[in-house]
Amino acid sequence: MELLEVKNLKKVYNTRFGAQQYTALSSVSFAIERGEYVAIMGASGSGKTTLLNIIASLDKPTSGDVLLEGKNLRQIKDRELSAFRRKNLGFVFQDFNLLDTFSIKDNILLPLVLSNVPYKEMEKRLEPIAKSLGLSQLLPKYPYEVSGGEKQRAAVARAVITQPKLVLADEPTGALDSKSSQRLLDIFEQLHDGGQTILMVTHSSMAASHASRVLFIKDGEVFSQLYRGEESNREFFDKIVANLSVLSDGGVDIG
Ligand SMILES: Nc1ncnc2c1ncn2[C@@H]1O[C@H](COP(=O)(O)OP(=O)(O)OP(=O)(O)O)[C@@H](O)[C@H]1O
Repeated sequence: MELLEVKNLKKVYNTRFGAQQYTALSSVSFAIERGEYVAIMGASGSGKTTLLNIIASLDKPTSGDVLLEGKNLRQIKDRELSAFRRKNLGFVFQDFNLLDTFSIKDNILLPLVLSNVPYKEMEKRLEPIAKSLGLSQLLPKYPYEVSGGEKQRAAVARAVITQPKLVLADEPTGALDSKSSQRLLDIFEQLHDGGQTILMVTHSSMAASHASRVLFIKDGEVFSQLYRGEESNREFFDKIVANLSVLSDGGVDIG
């Protein structure tokens, strides 16, 4: 069974006062296997964040279904949704979403605190994660005392400390300089090598070239997809760039 199945997702937004409707997703279908690292690309406004929010159960589709390990998100009661998210999903956002009044350590531990995990177990999980993400020395600091790259690494630690089935990342390198972006992508690759399933929305061909598959969204649908196969990051990057130019040419391959 696939880890994630997205079936005929449609999302129509009603603008204020319901005067107009806007179809952000018309019919999106795809599946993700356990252990895959998938990037989603598409022009600004093509519905990538809408899609991620629905998969994250932060928003509801107009029609269509999302299944995680065969469980349809529609079956989950509203009051159980946040516990479901905490148990199954890890989130990494462009703007880090750390709490300013919490230390880096407390930010990372927060999802475990909310799930009533015993303190000893929290400490046990924190140590190897902090070490592998280069955060050990930064744990007592506060978000305003660390760099953007360090904040994002803390956000990754917070996302994976619950051992989620799926990590969802929305433009995780969007606010980072090139060196910090590279380090973050290396970390995602390490997580992927360790078996973590990752779904990442990105505008960056460089970021997408680290994934094992790239889905291209256009006009509210999956327009095409590329598998890495045996290609190097560089070869895959060139293919992604070529595919993006086909996408922006209106889908007509004139080559
Ligand atoms: N709450 C909303 N109400 C009405 N329209 C919305 C709402 N949220 C998003 N949209 C519209 O839906 C479309 C898709 O938005 P979405 O944020 O999913 O795109 P995106 O591909 O993530 O864009 P970007 O790459 O710029 O972040 C856009 O045209 C946007 O204006």
